[in-house]
Amino acid sequence: MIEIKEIRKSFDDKEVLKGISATFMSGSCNMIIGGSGSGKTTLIKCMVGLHEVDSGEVLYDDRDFTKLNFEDRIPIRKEIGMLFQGSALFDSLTVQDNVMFALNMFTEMEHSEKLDRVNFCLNRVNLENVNKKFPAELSGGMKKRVGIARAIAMNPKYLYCDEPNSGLDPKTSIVIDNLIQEITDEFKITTIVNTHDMNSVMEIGDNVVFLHQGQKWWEGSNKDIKHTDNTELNDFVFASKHFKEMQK
Ligand SMILES: Nc1ncnc2c1ncn2[C@@H]1O[C@H](COP(=O)(O)OP(=O)(O)OP(=O)(O)O)[C@@H](O)[C@H]1O
Repeated sequence: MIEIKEIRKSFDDKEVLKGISATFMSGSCNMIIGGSGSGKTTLIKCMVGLHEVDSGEVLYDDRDFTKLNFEDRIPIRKEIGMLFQGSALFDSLTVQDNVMFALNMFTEMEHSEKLDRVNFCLNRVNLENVNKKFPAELSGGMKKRVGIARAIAMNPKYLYCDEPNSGLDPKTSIVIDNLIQEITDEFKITTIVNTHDMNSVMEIGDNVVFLHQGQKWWEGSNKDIKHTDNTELNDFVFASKHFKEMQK
C-alpha cells in the first residue's frame, strides 16, 4: 500500500501540487489522470524521489520515503518497478540483458538463477525467442512488454507506469492494459498508472484519481466516472462526444 499525505511542491513561486492526499491499495491498479500541466508527472516524481516534496509524506507500507536519506531509500527503491514512457530500453543491450539489468545491479544471484528469472518474466509477458534480440528489432508493443518484464524482474511491491499506451495502436494498447492489470492482481502489486488514455481508464482502473490545477479534484472507480456530475472531470473525460456515446 502507498499513502500520500498533503503533498506540496512548488517550482520557484509556482505551486504545482497543492496538498494532495490519496491511498493506493496493494493489488489495485490506480490511474492518475488530469489535463496537461495538472501535476501528474510532478506527483509521481515526488513519490519516487526524483523530486523532493516541499512538505507532505509518501508512505510505502508505513515507511515515510520523504524522511529517508539516499542510503535508507535504497531498500524501498528496490521494491519499485518502473515502466517508462517509450519503454526506455537500453538500445545497446539485448532483451535478455535489459531485463537482467536490475538483477545484475542489485542482487548476488548466480547467472543461471538470473537467467531463470529473466525467462520467467519474458514468458509472463508472452514473449518467446527474443532473448538475443536488440530493442531496434522489436515492434512498439514488444518493446513495451520487454519494459514490463524488466519492471517486474525484481518482483516489485510497487509498479509505476508512465503513459503505458503512448505510441501503441488500440489493439496493442488493450493487450498492454490487460497485462498490467493481470500482473497487478497476480503479484498483489500496488500499481500507479499515469495516463491520458481514457479507454485504459475505463478498462482497467480499480481506482481513478483526477488532478486539476494541482489538486485532487475527484477520486472514484471508473464506473463512477460515467455518472459523475463533476464538471471538470466530465469536460476532461468526455472531451469527445463520440467517446461519451460509446460509454452509454
Ligand atoms: N522541473 C520543473 N521546473 C519548473 N516547472 C516545472 C518542472 N516540472 C514541471 N513543472 C511545471 O509544473 C506543472 C505541472 O507539470 P507536470 O509535468 O507535472 O504536468 P502533467 O500533468 O504531467 O502534464 P502532461 O500531461 O502534459 O505531461 C507545469 O506547469 C510545468 O511547467
